[in-house]
Amino acid sequence: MSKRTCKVLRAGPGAGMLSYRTYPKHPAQPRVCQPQGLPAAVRRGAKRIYRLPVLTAPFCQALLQELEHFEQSDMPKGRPNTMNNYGVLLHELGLDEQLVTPLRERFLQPLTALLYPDCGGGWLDSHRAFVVKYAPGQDRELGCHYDNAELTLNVALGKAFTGGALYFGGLFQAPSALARPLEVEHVVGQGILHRGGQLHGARPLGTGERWNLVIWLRASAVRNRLCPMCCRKPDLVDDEGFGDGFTREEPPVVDVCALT
Ligand SMILES: O=C(O)CCC(=O)C(=O)O
Ligand SMILES: [Fe+2]
Repeated sequence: MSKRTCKVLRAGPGAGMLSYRTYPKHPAQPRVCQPQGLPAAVRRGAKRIYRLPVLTAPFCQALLQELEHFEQSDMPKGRPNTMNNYGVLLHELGLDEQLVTPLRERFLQPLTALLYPDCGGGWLDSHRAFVVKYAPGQDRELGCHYDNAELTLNVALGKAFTGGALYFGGLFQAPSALARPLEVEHVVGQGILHRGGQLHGARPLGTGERWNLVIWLRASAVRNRLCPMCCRKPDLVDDEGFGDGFTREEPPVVDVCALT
């Protein structure tokens, strides 16, 4: 099964680049999310945003060094997404298969299967992973948006900075989705897990530099039915790598016994 991109998201060069939609864009489409199999206290968190330890501080430092080497090199570089101008795509560093896939399969999926069974948490089969960078004279904040992902993990890597907190509203389809947003501070090595359809953004950076690893987690079983960005049945075109995480079942090849 090869990976595919929904045609409506491919309006420009660079497949997978049009992965953001800013709010508001789509008709209301309320959905009820009721995860089962977890203690009631965990289920009650209305916004269903979780903080979890992901990377050690020394690993974050080593990764930052590697990212800076890459940034300073003259290797060809793509933009992490259509809203962030600065950062690195992890597959360009060769870290997708070595780092992100095992992280998704072994560490995240057992958790997301319990926390978000209604959002494909048990069926993650691809991702788009990148690091976003905020610094004086570069990007400083990120507008409110939702992700081209069923679920998103956002891990703070450092460095030293002030400001830049994340804020979260409700699902983008909800009428009052941005009422009373929840502010979440960054802690190096810790990840924030949230639903991709949840409105969020980043407050302006005060001082210093902020680098965060963002993994858009995708479940083809969910998005093949309904594209999370255009909210329609996806109209697919072939793409490279994971594409935008859609798949198309190839018609089965049936062996027949030729008797004639
Ligand atoms: O600035 C951040 O850490 C948030 C990034 C984000 O929301 C995204 O890339 O989808
Ligand atoms: Fe995002």
